[in-house]
Amino acid sequence: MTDKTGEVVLEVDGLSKHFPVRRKGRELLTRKARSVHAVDDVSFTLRRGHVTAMVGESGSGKSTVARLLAQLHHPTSGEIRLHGKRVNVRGGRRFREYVRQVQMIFQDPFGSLNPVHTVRYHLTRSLRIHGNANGNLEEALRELLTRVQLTPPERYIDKFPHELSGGQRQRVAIARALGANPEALLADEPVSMLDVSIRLGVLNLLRDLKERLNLAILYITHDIASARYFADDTVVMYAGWMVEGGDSETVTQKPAHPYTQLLIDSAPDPDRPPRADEVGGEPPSLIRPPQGCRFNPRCPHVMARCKTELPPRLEIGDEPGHWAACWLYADDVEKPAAVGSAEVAG
Ligand SMILES: Nc1ncnc2c1ncn2[C@@H]1O[C@H](COP(=O)(O)OP(=O)(O)OP(=O)(O)O)[C@@H](O)[C@H]1O
Repeated sequence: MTDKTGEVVLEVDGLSKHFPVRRKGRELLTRKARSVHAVDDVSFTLRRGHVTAMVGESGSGKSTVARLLAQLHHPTSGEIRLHGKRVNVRGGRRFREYVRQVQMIFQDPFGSLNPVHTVRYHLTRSLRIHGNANGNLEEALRELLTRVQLTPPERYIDKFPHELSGGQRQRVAIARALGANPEALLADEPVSMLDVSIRLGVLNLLRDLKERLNLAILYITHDIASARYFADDTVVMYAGWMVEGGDSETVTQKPAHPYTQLLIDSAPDPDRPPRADEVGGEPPSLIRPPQGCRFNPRCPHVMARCKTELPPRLEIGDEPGHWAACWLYADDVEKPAAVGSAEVAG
């Protein structure tokens, strides 16, 4: 790794995205416009040589964050800075540089590769679009395939997507992203559509690329166990909000926010008995999200304040950088026993 490891590549600051809801029936007669609060006030950083996992259940806003970072959506508010510089003009030089440096890998490698084109076409196009095909093209193509461990390259270069397995297709999608010579990868559930037996291989490849190319990686997943294995830092999303963050070992082994505890408890583990304060219920409507903490209708530790005031990020215990947006960690609150014993076995 170079000495730039740890350098901030992307800063996300107070990012929100609200999608307008189409009015129907009687709503057409009113002026009131409603919207889905998909992402609200999300802030985090991506650093060189680091994987940051964003964990949360379906609908918590993870993909919307990735799409905002990939410039596929325009934010409602907040900003994204690449090396400290904001991108505000679409199509300008700075925007083109941003979309080269920040590459996205989608969940479905079948959908993201064009079935009528070969691996050669996909990779050549990426190299050309991003101005990286100036030297020996054949050599550059071989190098890309070797980087994603599709070797020998000549076995794969002229194949069509349907001639490859799911794992091989995802490796081609990763090679295509690398063709841009990026600094950051946004990996949105990159292994969830792959066979369980090959998931680890693809995650190990991403980790290897992080180390060899000093990439900043955002790893989006609903599987908190994989975050512990694969990511340096983890942030947890609930109903469009970030509720907890810190280094992955701490967040997964000593979860502080009641929602993170729920996520860990609901991951299948036959050896672990159910907790006494097991949480039920469903995520809230994002059109009319609950006041105060969005988790309050499901929280076993809910207090009056949680229903009216939004909790700020509060530091937890001795682990530097570990925080939870939860009133339980305010100085003036006596902690319930279940929160104090949040440490997870294993
Ligand atoms: N283009 C859109 N228009 C309207 N609502 C949207 C749009 N995209 C996402 N949403 C809504 O925003 C919320 C967050 O969706 P998002 O896909 O970001 O969640 P997610 O955590 O990635 O879920 P999943 O894991 O199922 O993809 C959901 O309620 C979703 O229905």
